[in-house]
Amino acid sequence: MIRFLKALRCALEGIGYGVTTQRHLRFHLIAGSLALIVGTFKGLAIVEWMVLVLLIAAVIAAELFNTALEAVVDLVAPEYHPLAKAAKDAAAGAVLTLAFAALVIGGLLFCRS
Ligand SMILES: Nc1ncnc2c1ncn2[C@@H]1O[C@H](COP(=O)(O)OP(=O)(O)OP(=O)(O)O)[C@@H](O)[C@H]1O
Repeated sequence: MIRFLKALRCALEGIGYGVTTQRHLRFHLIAGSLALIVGTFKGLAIVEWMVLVLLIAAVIAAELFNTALEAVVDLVAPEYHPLAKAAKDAAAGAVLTLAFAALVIGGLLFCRS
């Protein structure tokens, strides 16, 4: 139980680190919260709620992975390196891909008649 609580604390500290240092993560948190509020007023079905929550969690998790990768890259390659650029750009591209999919699916969920 103590081990679990320690692991939970570390995970929460990781989220806290992301929230305090990454403006993109804060943006996604605000956008996700707004989507939840709009979803409440739209009266989404259970499956639609599942899709929405999964999408929000996926985007936030991707942003946290991006944060982790940035930290590791900065640790091992504080100077300019083309591979450091490739790693960071690819991670940013992954977040962008997921965020774009979330935007499209969110739009479809909220704009349905
Ligand atoms: N060590 C490096 N070597 C080469 N290019 C780098 C390096 N560090 C950052 N870059 C380039 O600068 C871009 C921005 O990197 P940075 O670490 O500032 O992350 P970020 O995308 O600005 O994230 P955030 O603004 O959310 O902190 C990277 O996508 C990459 O193209």
